[in-house]
Amino acid sequence: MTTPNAILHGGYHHALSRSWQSERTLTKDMLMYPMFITDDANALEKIDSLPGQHRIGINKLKEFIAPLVTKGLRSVILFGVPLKEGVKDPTGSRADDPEGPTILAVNLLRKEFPDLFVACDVCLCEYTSHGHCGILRQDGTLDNSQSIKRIAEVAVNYAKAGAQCVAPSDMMDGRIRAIKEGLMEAGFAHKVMLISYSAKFAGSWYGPFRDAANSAPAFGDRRCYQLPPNARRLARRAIKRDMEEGADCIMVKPGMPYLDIVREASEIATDYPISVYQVSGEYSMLHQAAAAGVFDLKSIVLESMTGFIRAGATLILTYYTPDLLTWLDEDRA
Ligand SMILES: NCC(=O)CCC(=O)O
Ligand SMILES: [Zn+2]
Ligand SMILES: [Zn+2]
Repeated sequence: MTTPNAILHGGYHHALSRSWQSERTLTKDMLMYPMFITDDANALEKIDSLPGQHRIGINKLKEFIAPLVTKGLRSVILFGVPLKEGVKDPTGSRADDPEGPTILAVNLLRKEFPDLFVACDVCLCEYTSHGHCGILRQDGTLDNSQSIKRIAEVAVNYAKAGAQCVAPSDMMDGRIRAIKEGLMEAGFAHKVMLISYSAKFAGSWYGPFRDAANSAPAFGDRRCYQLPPNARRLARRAIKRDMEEGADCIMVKPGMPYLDIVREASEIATDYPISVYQVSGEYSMLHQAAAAGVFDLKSIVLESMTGFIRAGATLILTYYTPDLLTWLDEDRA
C-alpha cells in the first residue's frame, strides 16, 4: 500500500506548482553570447560548422547586435578572429593590437551599447602561428611563465580598452594570479571581473569552434594543458587553485557532458557565480539533430538550459542566446 509521503504527483500537477519545484529558472540575465569578430571589417560571414552563427566585421557589428540588445541581450563574450595574412606569429603579438578586431569591438560596443556587459575571451591560439594557447619553447613544449606574462598583458589591454570582464581560456598554470596582479597594478581590478575557465576539458567538443575561429593547432593537441576528460579530481584542484589565485567566477567547459563538474564546482565554489559554456560541438549537435527531426529545437535547448541551472550554473555561455531571447518571450507552458 502506498504511504502518504510516497505521493509526489500532487506536488507538480499544475504548471504553476511545477514551476515551484525548481530552485531557479532561466532568465535573459543569465545568458552570455559568444561572438566571433574578424579583421575583415565588412564581413558578415556565415560559419558552416556553426549554422546560424557568423564571423562579424567591425563595420557590421552595430547593426548585428542592436536588435539583440532590443530583445534583452545583457552580455557578450568576444573572440577575435584574424583572417588576414601575416597576423599570426609565434608569440601571438597581435592579440592586443589596438587596431585588431577584439579591441575595436570592445571600443565600439562600450560606446554604442552602454548597458551591455562586454567580456573578452583571453587566449593566444587565435593569434599564434602554431595555434597553441601559449608561447612555446624550442622543443615545442609550453613555456608556462612566458605564456602567463603575455596572457596577463593581453588581459590588461582588453580591460584598458573597456572590457568589463576578461576570461582566460588558455589553461596555463598561474594565469589567474598573473592576470589579477596585472589588473591590480594597472588600477582595473576593482571594476573588471575575472572569469576563470577553471575546468576546461580537452576533447572533440570544440571542433566547430576551431573552424570558426581559425585556431586549430598546427601540430599536436591541447592535452598537456586542457584537462583530461576523466579527471574529476584534477578539476576540483584547478577550481580551488583558481579561487585562491583571485578568480571572480568559475567556469566549466564543455557543458552538457560535464554537468557533474558543474555541480561539483557549485559545491566547491559555493560563494562564487558558476558559469558553464555550452560549446560549439554541443550547439551544432543539437542543431543538426533537430534539423533531422530527432526533437524540437526550442524544447531541447530549453531543456539543456534547465540542466545547467539545476546543476548549479548561474551564468550560461551559449550560441543559442539569440534564439533564447526570442523563446523566453514566448509562452513556456
Ligand atoms: N576558448 C573557446 C574554445 O576553446 C571553444 C569554445 C567552443 O567550442 O565553442
Ligand atoms: Zn586557446
Ligand atoms: Zn580556447
